[in-house]
Amino acid sequence: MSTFKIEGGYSLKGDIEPQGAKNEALQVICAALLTDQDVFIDNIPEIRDVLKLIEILGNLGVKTERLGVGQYRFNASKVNLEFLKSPEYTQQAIGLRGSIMIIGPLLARFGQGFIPQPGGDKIGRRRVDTHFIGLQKLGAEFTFDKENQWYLVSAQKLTGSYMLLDEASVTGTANIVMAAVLAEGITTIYNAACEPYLQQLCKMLVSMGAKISGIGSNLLTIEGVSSLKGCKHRILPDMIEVGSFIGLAAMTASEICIKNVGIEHLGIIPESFRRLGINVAQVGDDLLIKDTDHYEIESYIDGSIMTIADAPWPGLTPDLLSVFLVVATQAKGSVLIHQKMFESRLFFVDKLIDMGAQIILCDPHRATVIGLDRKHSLRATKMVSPDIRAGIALLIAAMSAKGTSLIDNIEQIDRGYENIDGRLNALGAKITRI
Ligand SMILES: CC(=O)N[C@H]1[C@@H](OP(=O)(O)OP(=O)(O)OC[C@H]2O[C@@H](n3ccc(=O)[nH]c3=O)[C@H](O)[C@@H]2O)O[C@H](CO)[C@@H](O)[C@@H]1O
Ligand SMILES: C=C(OP(=O)(O)O)C(=O)O
Repeated sequence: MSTFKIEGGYSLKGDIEPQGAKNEALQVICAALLTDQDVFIDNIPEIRDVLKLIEILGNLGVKTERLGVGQYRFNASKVNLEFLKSPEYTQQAIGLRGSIMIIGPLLARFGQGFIPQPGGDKIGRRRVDTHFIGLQKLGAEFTFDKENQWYLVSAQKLTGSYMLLDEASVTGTANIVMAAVLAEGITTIYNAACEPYLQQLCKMLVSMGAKISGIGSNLLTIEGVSSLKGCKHRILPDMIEVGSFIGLAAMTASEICIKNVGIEHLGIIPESFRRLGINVAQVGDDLLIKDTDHYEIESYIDGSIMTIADAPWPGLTPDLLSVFLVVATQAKGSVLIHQKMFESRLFFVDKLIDMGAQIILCDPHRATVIGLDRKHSLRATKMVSPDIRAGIALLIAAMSAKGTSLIDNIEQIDRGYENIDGRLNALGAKITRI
């Protein structure tokens, strides 16, 4: 277990570029399993979760070649399904959430798929029913091996069908789409998730020869084809990293230019930070965060306290609420942070309270933050990163705090943020990996 030692209280200055999007990378890498031809993917973030997935594909027999920084070639002309039965596979697959998205492609191309209970952040219940109900609608047989916690699907043939998903699951929609592109006939998925991650996956599949309409909406229509060809695909900038950097700039009273953010794919994120009073200026495809000495949270028009809540896209992503929460601690004014999707993602506020932040955890889903308006800094402390996004929020808190803080279990941060210490130190942060 590694630790970050953070000397806080320094403002940062300069330019920073977001990495490629983690959650898109996990989808599009799995899509390489859908063809026996070469798939070239560029702007892959070389972070723990993504590297683990690439390793799983490699062990399945997919030829994976690193052509340059973030550039990979995948060729799944030979896939060794026997690997799925090995203890090594179980060990690797439970290490991350994204591994579940190999199921759809394997089922579509080889008629079977197995996955152990996938891992990922421990941020509440993370059911996978939507995935398997959708695959069953396409004609797959589904078994859950309770004793070993294995999910198994198989099918002689997949047939398109209409389905109304019980929830707009991000990885669930990706899995169903990847199975449906090779099913016979037409599949209609209503209440589909439509995050940029999924839009990108669908665009990539179309470039491979799939027939998908409704991309970007919650109603996808897929006309199955008999095979897919290779393609070249570039991953979008990571919108969660962009949001994390906006929050970091505000909290540390810094002026930062976030370069090449892919503004048209950020949805409501910049505007949500503006509602916290942060000056987020658009300059071409860059975001300039400035005048951060003071920021004041808006109230609703009727004067009542604002709520920042997550919602399926195009609502605000749940993956940024921890950052919104920490940023609010130094704002002027109050805000209710409502994490609707996950019930165990707000417990890290205890640490912020220890550091001097004014927060009331109302229940597992809601926390009220009363901003300090920089009347005093947070106090440095020792903490543990419980999950990837709480981890970055605690890092931001530590960077703004007076004194030296320690964050243990930073592997959680490394799961999603590439060389975060090196990149922030280049802007003037004082973070040491020990
Ligand atoms: C690898 C990956 O891509 N992980 C992301 C993916 O996880 P993942 O695909 O696992 O998350 P899901 O979209 O399936 O669901 C997330 C949570 O929200 C709940 N839910 C979901 C949809 C809905 O309409 N109503 C609802 O309540 C689910 O019950 C679950 O508790 O999407 C999540 C939601 O954006 C993100 O936090 C994760 O970072
Ligand atoms: C929750 C997240 O990741 P995962 O779904 O991989 O656990 C996240 O990226 O914030």
